[in-house]
Amino acid sequence: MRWGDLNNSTNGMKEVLIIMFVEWILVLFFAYYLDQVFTSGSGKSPFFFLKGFQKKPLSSFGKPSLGKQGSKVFIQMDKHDVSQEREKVEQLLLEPTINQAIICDNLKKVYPGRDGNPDKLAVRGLSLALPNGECFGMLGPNGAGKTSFINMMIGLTKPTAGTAFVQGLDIRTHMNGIYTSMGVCPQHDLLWETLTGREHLLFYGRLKNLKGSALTQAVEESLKSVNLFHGGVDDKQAGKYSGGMKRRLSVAISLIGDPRVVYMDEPSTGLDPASRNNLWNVVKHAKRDRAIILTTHSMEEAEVLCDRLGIFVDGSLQCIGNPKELKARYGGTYVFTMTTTMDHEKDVEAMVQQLYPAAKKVYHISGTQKFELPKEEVQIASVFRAVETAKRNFTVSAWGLADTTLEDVFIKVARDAQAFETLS
Ligand SMILES: Nc1ncnc2c1ncn2[C@@H]1O[C@H](COP(=O)(O)OP(=O)(O)OP(=O)(O)O)[C@@H](O)[C@H]1O
Repeated sequence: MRWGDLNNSTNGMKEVLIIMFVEWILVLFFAYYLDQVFTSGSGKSPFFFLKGFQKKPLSSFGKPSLGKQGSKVFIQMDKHDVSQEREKVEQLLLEPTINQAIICDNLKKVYPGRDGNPDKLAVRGLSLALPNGECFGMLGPNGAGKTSFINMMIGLTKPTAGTAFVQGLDIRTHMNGIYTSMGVCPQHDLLWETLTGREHLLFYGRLKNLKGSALTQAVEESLKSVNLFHGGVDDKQAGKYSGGMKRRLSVAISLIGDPRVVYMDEPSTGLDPASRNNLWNVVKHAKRDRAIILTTHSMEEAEVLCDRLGIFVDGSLQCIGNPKELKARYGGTYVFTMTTTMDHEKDVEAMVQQLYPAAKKVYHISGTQKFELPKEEVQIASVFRAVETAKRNFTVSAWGLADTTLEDVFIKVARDAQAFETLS
Protein backbone atom coordinates (compact mmCIF):
# COMPACT_ATOMS: atom_id res chain seq x y z
CA MET A 1 0.00 0.00 0.00
CA ARG A 2 1.19 3.50 -0.79
CA TRP A 3 -0.42 6.88 0.08
CA GLY A 4 -1.45 7.16 -3.59
CA ASP A 5 -3.54 3.93 -3.24
CA LEU A 6 -5.91 5.76 -0.82
CA ASN A 7 -7.61 7.33 -3.81
CA ASN A 8 -8.34 3.90 -5.27
CA SER A 9 -12.01 3.29 -4.38
CA THR A 10 -11.73 -0.47 -4.89
CA ASN A 11 -9.39 -1.25 -1.91
CA GLY A 12 -11.53 0.60 0.75
CA MET A 13 -8.46 1.75 2.75
CA LYS A 14 -9.62 5.36 2.84
CA GLU A 15 -12.89 4.36 4.59
CA VAL A 16 -10.96 2.08 7.01
CA LEU A 17 -8.64 4.94 8.04
CA ILE A 18 -11.58 7.35 8.49
CA ILE A 19 -13.42 4.78 10.66
CA MET A 20 -10.26 4.23 12.76
CA PHE A 21 -9.80 7.99 13.23
CA VAL A 22 -13.45 8.54 14.27
CA GLU A 23 -13.26 5.50 16.60
CA TRP A 24 -10.06 6.87 18.16
CA ILE A 25 -11.72 10.22 18.92
CA LEU A 26 -14.81 8.52 20.43
CA VAL A 27 -12.73 6.13 22.56
CA LEU A 28 -10.58 9.04 23.76
CA PHE A 29 -13.68 10.87 25.06
CA PHE A 30 -15.01 7.66 26.60
CA ALA A 31 -11.68 6.97 28.38
CA TYR A 32 -11.59 10.58 29.69
CA TYR A 33 -15.17 10.19 31.00
CA LEU A 34 -14.37 6.89 32.77
CA ASP A 35 -11.24 8.42 34.27
CA GLN A 36 -13.17 11.40 35.67
CA VAL A 37 -15.99 9.30 37.11
CA PHE A 38 -14.09 6.32 38.51
CA THR A 39 -10.67 7.68 39.49
CA SER A 40 -10.16 7.25 43.24
CA GLY A 41 -10.33 10.54 45.12
CA SER A 42 -11.25 12.77 42.18
CA GLY A 43 -14.35 10.76 41.25
CA LYS A 44 -17.02 13.07 39.79
CA SER A 45 -20.74 12.65 39.29
CA PRO A 46 -21.66 10.67 36.11
CA PHE A 47 -23.36 13.87 34.88
CA PHE A 48 -20.44 16.20 35.65
CA PHE A 49 -20.34 17.37 32.01
CA LEU A 50 -23.78 18.97 32.44
CA LYS A 51 -22.42 21.25 35.20
CA GLY A 52 -21.09 23.72 32.66
CA PHE A 53 -24.66 24.45 31.55
CA GLN A 54 -25.91 25.12 35.07
CA LYS A 55 -26.18 28.72 36.22
CA LYS A 56 -23.26 29.54 38.49
CA PRO A 57 -24.14 31.21 41.80
CA LEU A 58 -22.49 34.52 42.61
CA SER A 59 -19.59 34.48 45.08
CA SER A 60 -20.32 32.55 48.27
CA PHE A 61 -17.74 34.37 50.36
CA GLY A 62 -18.95 35.37 53.81
CA LYS A 63 -22.50 34.24 53.18
CA PRO A 64 -24.32 31.32 54.66
CA SER A 65 -24.11 28.48 52.16
CA LEU A 66 -26.78 25.94 51.47
CA GLY A 67 -25.81 22.39 50.63
CA LYS A 68 -27.37 19.00 50.21
CA GLN A 69 -26.05 15.64 51.36
CA GLY A 70 -28.22 12.78 50.19
CA SER A 71 -31.74 13.71 51.20
CA LYS A 72 -30.50 15.89 54.08
CA VAL A 73 -30.20 19.64 53.60
CA PHE A 74 -27.68 21.53 55.73
CA ILE A 75 -27.17 25.22 56.22
CA GLN A 76 -23.63 26.31 56.86
CA MET A 77 -23.49 29.53 58.90
CA ASP A 78 -19.95 30.75 59.35
CA LYS A 79 -19.00 31.92 62.83
CA HIS A 80 -17.58 35.43 63.11
CA ASP A 81 -13.94 34.30 63.38
CA VAL A 82 -14.35 31.83 60.51
CA SER A 83 -15.95 34.44 58.23
CA GLN A 84 -13.19 36.89 59.15
CA GLU A 85 -10.66 34.30 57.99
CA ARG A 86 -12.66 33.93 54.74
CA GLU A 87 -12.57 37.68 54.19
CA LYS A 88 -8.83 37.70 54.86
CA VAL A 89 -8.36 34.97 52.24
CA GLU A 90 -10.50 36.91 49.77
CA GLN A 91 -8.37 40.00 50.35
CA LEU A 92 -5.11 38.08 50.02
CA LEU A 93 -6.25 36.58 46.72
CA LEU A 94 -6.86 40.08 45.37
CA GLU A 95 -3.55 41.44 46.69
CA PRO A 96 -1.13 38.51 46.97
CA THR A 97 1.87 38.92 49.32
CA ILE A 98 4.96 36.70 49.58
CA ASN A 99 4.48 36.43 53.33
CA GLN A 100 1.70 33.83 53.04
CA ALA A 101 2.89 30.22 52.90
CA ILE A 102 -0.55 28.66 52.39
CA ILE A 103 -3.87 30.10 51.23
CA CYS A 104 -6.85 27.74 51.03
CA ASP A 105 -9.69 29.17 48.99
CA ASN A 106 -13.05 27.54 49.71
CA LEU A 107 -11.53 24.06 49.47
CA LYS A 108 -14.03 21.21 49.18
CA LYS A 109 -13.80 17.44 49.06
CA VAL A 110 -16.72 15.19 48.28
CA TYR A 111 -16.34 11.43 48.11
CA PRO A 112 -18.93 9.97 45.75
CA GLY A 113 -21.40 7.67 47.48
CA ARG A 114 -21.11 4.00 46.61
CA ASP A 115 -23.70 1.19 46.75
CA GLY A 116 -26.64 3.57 47.14
CA ASN A 117 -25.00 5.61 49.94
CA PRO A 118 -25.14 9.42 49.66
CA ASP A 119 -22.04 11.43 48.76
CA LYS A 120 -19.75 12.18 51.70
CA LEU A 121 -18.85 15.84 52.17
CA ALA A 122 -15.51 15.45 53.93
CA VAL A 123 -14.36 19.10 53.58
CA ARG A 124 -17.08 21.74 53.10
CA GLY A 125 -15.38 24.88 51.82
CA LEU A 126 -12.31 25.59 53.92
CA SER A 127 -10.77 29.07 53.72
CA LEU A 128 -7.55 29.55 55.60
CA ALA A 129 -4.45 31.75 55.32
CA LEU A 130 -1.20 30.70 56.94
CA PRO A 131 1.78 33.06 57.08
CA ASN A 132 5.38 31.80 57.06
CA GLY A 133 6.57 30.82 60.52
CA GLU A 134 3.13 29.89 61.86
CA CYS A 135 2.21 26.50 63.26
CA PHE A 136 -1.51 25.94 62.71
CA GLY A 137 -3.19 23.20 64.71
CA MET A 138 -6.19 21.40 63.31
CA LEU A 139 -8.29 19.79 66.00
CA GLY A 140 -11.37 17.74 65.39
CA PRO A 141 -13.15 14.54 66.33
CA ASN A 142 -12.54 11.34 64.35
CA GLY A 143 -13.91 11.59 60.83
CA ALA A 144 -14.00 15.41 60.86
CA GLY A 145 -12.10 15.59 57.56
CA LYS A 146 -8.59 16.53 58.72
CA THR A 147 -6.80 13.81 56.77
CA SER A 148 -8.96 14.50 53.69
CA PHE A 149 -7.78 18.12 53.86
CA ILE A 150 -4.13 17.14 54.21
CA ASN A 151 -4.43 14.59 51.39
CA MET A 152 -5.60 17.36 49.05
CA MET A 153 -2.81 19.67 50.17
CA ILE A 154 -0.12 17.04 49.54
CA GLY A 155 -1.51 16.04 46.15
CA LEU A 156 -2.80 12.58 47.11
CA THR A 157 -6.34 13.53 46.09
CA LYS A 158 -7.75 16.38 44.04
CA PRO A 159 -10.13 18.98 45.50
CA THR A 160 -13.72 18.62 44.30
CA ALA A 161 -14.03 22.41 44.28
CA GLY A 162 -11.99 25.40 45.39
CA THR A 163 -8.24 25.33 45.56
CA ALA A 164 -5.20 26.20 47.66
CA PHE A 165 -1.98 28.03 46.97
CA VAL A 166 1.27 26.91 48.53
CA GLN A 167 4.00 29.55 48.23
CA GLY A 168 1.85 31.02 45.46
CA LEU A 169 1.56 27.73 43.50
CA ASP A 170 -1.87 26.24 42.79
CA ILE A 171 -2.33 22.68 44.13
CA ARG A 172 -4.50 21.80 41.10
CA THR A 173 -1.86 22.62 38.51
CA HIS A 174 1.59 23.05 40.10
CA MET A 175 1.91 20.12 42.47
CA ASN A 176 5.35 19.20 41.05
CA GLY A 177 6.67 22.64 42.00
CA ILE A 178 5.09 22.38 45.45
CA TYR A 179 6.71 18.98 46.17
CA THR A 180 10.20 20.54 46.18
CA SER A 181 9.34 22.78 49.14
CA MET A 182 7.01 20.47 51.07
CA GLY A 183 7.50 17.95 53.89
CA VAL A 184 4.94 15.42 55.10
CA CYS A 185 4.66 13.31 58.22
CA PRO A 186 1.69 11.03 57.40
CA GLN A 187 -0.70 9.62 59.97
CA HIS A 188 0.63 6.09 59.37
CA ASP A 189 4.39 5.64 59.01
CA LEU A 190 5.38 4.96 55.41
CA LEU A 191 8.78 3.33 55.88
CA TRP A 192 10.72 0.56 54.17
CA GLU A 193 11.26 -2.25 56.67
CA THR A 194 14.68 -3.17 55.25
CA LEU A 195 16.18 0.33 55.04
CA THR A 196 17.91 1.89 58.04
CA GLY A 197 16.91 5.24 59.51
CA ARG A 198 19.99 6.84 57.96
CA GLU A 199 19.19 5.35 54.52
CA HIS A 200 15.65 6.73 54.67
CA LEU A 201 16.96 10.21 55.37
CA LEU A 202 19.63 9.90 52.65
CA PHE A 203 16.92 8.89 50.18
CA TYR A 204 14.54 11.74 51.05
CA GLY A 205 17.44 14.22 51.29
CA ARG A 206 18.46 13.34 47.71
CA LEU A 207 14.85 13.79 46.59
CA LYS A 208 15.08 17.31 48.03
CA ASN A 209 18.23 17.95 45.92
CA LEU A 210 20.74 17.67 48.76
CA LYS A 211 24.16 16.33 47.70
CA GLY A 212 27.64 15.53 49.06
CA SER A 213 28.63 17.00 52.42
CA ALA A 214 25.40 19.07 52.68
CA LEU A 215 23.42 15.80 52.50
CA THR A 216 25.62 14.00 55.07
CA GLN A 217 25.41 16.95 57.45
CA ALA A 218 21.62 17.34 57.06
CA VAL A 219 21.09 13.60 57.70
CA GLU A 220 23.29 13.65 60.80
CA GLU A 221 21.60 16.74 62.26
CA SER A 222 18.24 15.27 61.51
CA LEU A 223 19.06 11.95 63.23
CA LYS A 224 20.40 13.80 66.26
CA SER A 225 17.37 16.07 66.49
CA VAL A 226 14.99 13.13 66.85
CA ASN A 227 17.29 11.09 69.08
CA LEU A 228 18.04 8.38 66.53
CA PHE A 229 21.78 8.99 66.20
CA HIS A 230 23.52 7.42 69.16
CA GLY A 231 23.93 3.75 70.03
CA GLY A 232 23.87 2.58 66.42
CA VAL A 233 20.10 3.02 66.04
CA ASP A 234 20.68 5.10 62.89
CA ASP A 235 22.08 2.00 61.18
CA LYS A 236 19.35 -0.37 62.39
CA GLN A 237 16.66 -1.45 59.92
CA ALA A 238 13.42 0.55 60.31
CA GLY A 239 11.52 -2.77 60.56
CA LYS A 240 13.26 -3.34 63.92
CA TYR A 241 12.37 0.14 65.28
CA SER A 242 9.74 0.56 68.02
CA GLY A 243 6.54 2.45 67.17
CA GLY A 244 7.91 5.61 68.78
CA MET A 245 11.20 5.40 66.86
CA LYS A 246 9.30 4.99 63.57
CA ARG A 247 7.21 8.06 64.38
CA ARG A 248 10.32 10.10 65.16
CA LEU A 249 11.90 8.97 61.89
CA SER A 250 8.75 10.04 60.00
CA VAL A 251 8.99 13.50 61.58
CA ALA A 252 12.70 13.72 60.68
CA ILE A 253 11.86 12.77 57.07
CA SER A 254 9.23 15.52 56.90
CA LEU A 255 11.79 18.13 57.97
CA ILE A 256 14.83 17.12 55.93
CA GLY A 257 15.83 19.43 53.08
CA ASP A 258 14.51 22.54 54.83
CA PRO A 259 10.94 22.47 53.38
CA ARG A 260 9.03 25.77 53.55
CA VAL A 261 5.72 24.06 54.33
CA VAL A 262 5.27 20.95 56.48
CA TYR A 263 2.16 18.85 57.14
CA MET A 264 2.12 16.66 60.23
CA ASP A 265 -0.80 14.30 60.71
CA GLU A 266 -0.93 13.34 64.40
CA PRO A 267 2.88 13.35 64.76
CA SER A 268 3.10 12.27 68.40
CA THR A 269 0.63 9.36 68.29
CA GLY A 270 2.08 6.38 70.15
CA LEU A 271 5.02 8.24 71.72
CA ASP A 272 5.93 7.94 75.39
CA PRO A 273 5.98 11.26 77.34
CA ALA A 274 9.79 11.67 77.13
CA SER A 275 9.94 11.05 73.35
CA ARG A 276 6.91 13.31 72.90
CA ASN A 277 8.63 16.18 74.71
CA ASN A 278 11.69 15.63 72.59
CA LEU A 279 9.58 15.67 69.43
CA TRP A 280 7.84 18.87 70.54
CA ASN A 281 11.24 20.54 70.88
CA VAL A 282 12.08 19.47 67.32
CA VAL A 283 8.80 20.94 66.01
CA LYS A 284 9.22 24.14 68.07
CA HIS A 285 12.67 24.62 66.57
CA ALA A 286 11.46 23.76 63.06
CA LYS A 287 8.48 26.14 63.08
CA ARG A 288 10.67 29.23 63.42
CA ASP A 289 11.13 29.68 59.70
CA ARG A 290 8.45 27.57 58.04
CA ALA A 291 4.70 27.06 58.05
CA ILE A 292 3.42 23.91 59.72
CA ILE A 293 -0.07 22.43 59.61
CA LEU A 294 -0.48 19.89 62.35
CA THR A 295 -3.45 17.70 63.19
CA THR A 296 -3.68 16.28 66.66
CA HIS A 297 -6.05 14.80 69.22
CA SER A 298 -3.84 16.03 72.06
CA MET A 299 -4.97 19.38 73.48
CA GLU A 300 -1.69 19.61 75.35
CA GLU A 301 0.26 19.26 72.11
CA ALA A 302 -1.93 21.86 70.41
CA GLU A 303 -1.35 24.32 73.24
CA VAL A 304 2.40 23.75 73.37
CA LEU A 305 3.09 23.89 69.63
CA CYS A 306 0.42 25.87 67.82
CA ASP A 307 0.24 29.60 67.30
CA ARG A 308 -3.34 29.29 66.06
CA LEU A 309 -5.92 26.54 66.25
CA GLY A 310 -8.95 25.63 64.23
CA ILE A 311 -11.60 23.20 65.49
CA PHE A 312 -12.88 21.21 62.57
CA VAL A 313 -16.18 19.33 62.87
CA ASP A 314 -17.96 17.45 60.10
CA GLY A 315 -15.92 19.07 57.33
CA SER A 316 -16.10 22.70 58.43
CA LEU A 317 -14.13 25.01 60.68
CA GLN A 318 -16.17 25.87 63.76
CA CYS A 319 -13.74 28.35 65.25
CA ILE A 320 -10.26 29.69 64.70
CA GLY A 321 -7.90 31.63 66.93
CA ASN A 322 -4.96 31.28 69.30
CA PRO A 323 -5.47 28.92 72.26
CA LYS A 324 -5.87 31.78 74.76
CA GLU A 325 -8.48 33.55 72.62
CA LEU A 326 -10.47 30.35 72.19
CA LYS A 327 -10.46 29.63 75.91
CA ALA A 328 -11.60 33.17 76.65
CA ARG A 329 -14.28 33.09 73.94
CA TYR A 330 -15.74 29.66 74.61
CA GLY A 331 -14.81 29.38 78.27
CA GLY A 332 -16.40 32.08 80.39
CA THR A 333 -16.96 29.46 83.08
CA TYR A 334 -15.22 27.69 85.93
CA VAL A 335 -15.73 23.96 86.22
CA PHE A 336 -16.62 22.79 89.72
CA THR A 337 -16.24 19.05 90.34
CA MET A 338 -17.25 17.15 93.45
CA THR A 339 -17.22 13.44 94.28
CA THR A 340 -19.43 12.04 97.04
CA THR A 341 -21.33 8.83 97.60
CA MET A 342 -24.31 8.46 95.27
CA ASP A 343 -26.90 9.16 98.01
CA HIS A 344 -25.46 12.67 98.52
CA GLU A 345 -25.57 13.70 94.85
CA LYS A 346 -28.77 15.66 95.43
CA ASP A 347 -27.16 17.54 98.37
CA VAL A 348 -24.25 18.60 96.15
CA GLU A 349 -26.62 19.73 93.43
CA ALA A 350 -28.67 21.76 95.96
CA MET A 351 -25.50 23.35 97.37
CA VAL A 352 -24.32 24.44 93.90
CA GLN A 353 -27.77 25.73 92.90
CA GLN A 354 -28.04 27.73 96.11
CA LEU A 355 -24.60 29.26 95.55
CA TYR A 356 -25.00 29.99 91.83
CA PRO A 357 -28.55 29.53 90.45
CA ALA A 358 -27.17 29.87 86.89
CA ALA A 359 -24.82 26.87 87.35
CA LYS A 360 -25.23 24.10 84.78
CA LYS A 361 -24.62 20.40 85.42
CA VAL A 362 -22.47 19.10 82.58
CA TYR A 363 -21.35 15.66 83.76
CA HIS A 364 -22.56 13.05 86.15
CA ILE A 365 -21.33 9.53 86.85
CA SER A 366 -21.59 7.43 90.05
CA GLY A 367 -21.17 10.19 92.61
CA THR A 368 -18.94 12.51 90.56
CA GLN A 369 -20.66 15.62 89.26
CA LYS A 370 -19.34 18.55 87.22
CA PHE A 371 -20.95 21.98 87.07
CA GLU A 372 -20.17 25.00 84.94
CA LEU A 373 -20.22 28.16 87.04
CA PRO A 374 -20.49 31.59 85.40
CA LYS A 375 -17.03 33.18 85.82
CA GLU A 376 -18.26 36.69 86.53
CA GLU A 377 -20.36 35.52 89.50
CA VAL A 378 -17.84 33.19 91.10
CA GLN A 379 -16.03 34.23 94.25
CA ILE A 380 -13.50 31.56 95.01
CA ALA A 381 -13.71 32.21 98.79
CA SER A 382 -17.46 31.47 98.80
CA VAL A 383 -16.87 28.20 96.96
CA PHE A 384 -14.32 27.19 99.62
CA ARG A 385 -16.74 28.14 102.41
CA ALA A 386 -19.57 26.15 100.82
CA VAL A 387 -17.33 23.09 100.44
CA GLU A 388 -16.21 23.30 104.08
CA THR A 389 -19.87 23.41 105.20
CA ALA A 390 -20.69 20.46 102.92
CA LYS A 391 -17.79 18.45 104.39
CA ARG A 392 -19.33 18.82 107.85
CA ASN A 393 -22.65 17.37 106.61
CA PHE A 394 -21.47 14.47 104.39
CA THR A 395 -18.31 12.79 103.13
CA VAL A 396 -16.63 14.55 100.22
CA SER A 397 -14.05 12.24 98.58
CA ALA A 398 -12.68 14.88 96.20
CA TRP A 399 -13.49 18.28 94.81
CA GLY A 400 -11.95 20.88 92.50
CA LEU A 401 -12.50 24.22 90.84
CA ALA A 402 -10.78 24.64 87.49
CA ASP A 403 -10.55 27.30 84.82
CA THR A 404 -11.70 26.34 81.30
CA THR A 405 -9.22 24.12 79.52
CA LEU A 406 -8.75 23.70 75.79
CA GLU A 407 -10.31 20.27 76.20
CA ASP A 408 -13.51 21.90 77.56
CA VAL A 409 -13.52 24.27 74.56
CA PHE A 410 -13.07 21.35 72.17
CA ILE A 411 -15.87 19.31 73.73
CA LYS A 412 -18.22 22.30 73.76
CA VAL A 413 -17.54 23.33 70.16
CA ALA A 414 -17.78 19.75 68.85
CA ARG A 415 -20.98 19.07 70.83
CA ASP A 416 -22.67 22.30 69.68
CA ALA A 417 -21.71 21.66 66.04
CA GLN A 418 -23.01 18.09 66.16
CA ALA A 419 -26.24 19.23 67.86
CA PHE A 420 -26.74 21.84 65.13
CA GLU A 421 -26.09 19.19 62.46
CA THR A 422 -28.71 16.88 64.03
CA LEU A 423 -31.29 19.71 64.22
CA SER A 424 -30.81 20.74 60.59
N1 LIG B 1 -11.71 7.49 50.18
C1 LIG B 1 -12.83 7.76 50.85
N2 LIG B 1 -14.04 7.45 50.33
C2 LIG B 1 -15.19 7.74 51.00
N3 LIG B 1 -15.24 8.34 52.22
C3 LIG B 1 -14.07 8.66 52.80
C4 LIG B 1 -12.80 8.40 52.15
N4 LIG B 1 -11.82 8.86 52.98
C5 LIG B 1 -12.44 9.38 54.07
N5 LIG B 1 -13.77 9.27 53.95
C6 LIG B 1 -14.78 9.75 54.91
O1 LIG B 1 -14.62 11.16 55.03
C7 LIG B 1 -14.78 11.56 56.39
C8 LIG B 1 -13.54 12.31 56.84
O2 LIG B 1 -12.48 11.36 56.99
P1 LIG B 1 -10.99 11.79 57.40
O3 LIG B 1 -10.13 10.57 57.40
O4 LIG B 1 -10.56 12.92 56.56
O5 LIG B 1 -11.23 12.31 58.91
P2 LIG B 1 -10.16 12.66 60.06
O6 LIG B 1 -10.61 13.94 60.67
O7 LIG B 1 -8.78 12.65 59.51
O8 LIG B 1 -10.35 11.46 61.07
P3 LIG B 1 -9.26 10.81 62.12
O9 LIG B 1 -9.04 11.84 63.18
O10 LIG B 1 -9.96 9.60 62.62
O11 LIG B 1 -8.02 10.51 61.34
C9 LIG B 1 -15.05 10.30 57.19
O12 LIG B 1 -16.45 10.19 57.37
C10 LIG B 1 -14.55 9.17 56.31
O13 LIG B 1 -15.31 8.01 56.51
